[in-house]
Amino acid sequence: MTDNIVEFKNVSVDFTQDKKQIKAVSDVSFGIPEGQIFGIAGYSGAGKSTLVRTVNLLQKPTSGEVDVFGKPVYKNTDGKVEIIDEKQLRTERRKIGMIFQHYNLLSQKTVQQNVEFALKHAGLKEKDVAAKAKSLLKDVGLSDYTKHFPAQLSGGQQQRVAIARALANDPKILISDEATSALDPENTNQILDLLKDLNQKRGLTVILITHEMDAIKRICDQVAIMDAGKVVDLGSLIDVFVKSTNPVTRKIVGGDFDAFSILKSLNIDTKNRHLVKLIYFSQEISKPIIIELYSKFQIAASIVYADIEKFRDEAVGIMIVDLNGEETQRKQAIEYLQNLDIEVSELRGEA
Ligand SMILES: Nc1ncnc2c1ncn2[C@@H]1O[C@H](COP(=O)(O)OP(=O)(O)OP(=O)(O)O)[C@@H](O)[C@H]1O
Repeated sequence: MTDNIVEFKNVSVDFTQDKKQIKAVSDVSFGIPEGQIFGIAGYSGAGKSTLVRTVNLLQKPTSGEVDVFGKPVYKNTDGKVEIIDEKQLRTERRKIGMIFQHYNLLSQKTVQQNVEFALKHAGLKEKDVAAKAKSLLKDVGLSDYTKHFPAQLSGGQQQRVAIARALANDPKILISDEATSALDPENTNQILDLLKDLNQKRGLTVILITHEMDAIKRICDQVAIMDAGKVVDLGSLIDVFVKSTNPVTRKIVGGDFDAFSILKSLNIDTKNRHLVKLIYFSQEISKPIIIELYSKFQIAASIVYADIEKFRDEAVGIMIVDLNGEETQRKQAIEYLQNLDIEVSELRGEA
């Protein structure tokens, strides 16, 4: 048994265009745990949408298998990918909601009617349809806008309607494909916070496809980085954004935690110095470590570089310091820092 709500197993998707073969997704295997907000990030054309479209049956893989809700939706039999029990899958598909960059609302219908439209096949009585749409619109903060038409709403509000509509059939998974890409930073953050709220209150698993790293950093539990059809990195935000040394990841996630390139950009050489990189988390941020290194070990630490970033609710600091003092004292200082749960790595070599 697995707790993964989605499992990709050696999934590849090829397209043929102008007689040329495009490997949009290439041998991808990983799982998305139930109840998480899982980010899939990468440049445009990396294969993010194509991969995720296999989850809700919009794209059949060329090879490999995909399990959703613990059951295969595509199965590889004798080298042929088959859709399993199509009728049942239609029902399963309703448990997957989707929002896009373009809200695709019906312009002639009110906000309330747009949501009611998605409840057409839910088997509810008319008055229950109206009540459910109203309650969904309340959940997305649009109680005062039920009678408005889409054109009377801001982009952020229209995306909220799209979210209410996507939730109409009580999905267990919500796929957000670049849903905030057309919004300004304030509306982007509001929509992301709404997704986080829905994730927490409803236990909704959210798959967030985006090229915006700030979106990932704000709400995701885990992130997969895709490049040229492959998953090149996967893990917690700290693993990927802070600790990964994968050159493709570093390029995509930005925010340079790679000490040597920081030093290079600052024209600082590492010869004849005792440089260490410190990575520390919220609980250590207010500790006066530089003063303590001096008072306890007579190590004069000069700060070469310092930065602080926020990942979800966790602040992460990075500092590169030059430890000036006796070798024995330096070793003790490093041990002392490690005991504080600060990650210490000594930097050797030239910048
Ligand atoms: N239906 C299709 N026919 C031919 N090629 C396609 C098709 N859909 C996607 N592709 C190609 O597959 C590759 C991956 O596209 P995909 O849309 O999955 O990338 P993406 O990472 O989601 O980027 P974007 O954010 O730009 O959509 C691209 O080269 C794209 O041109």
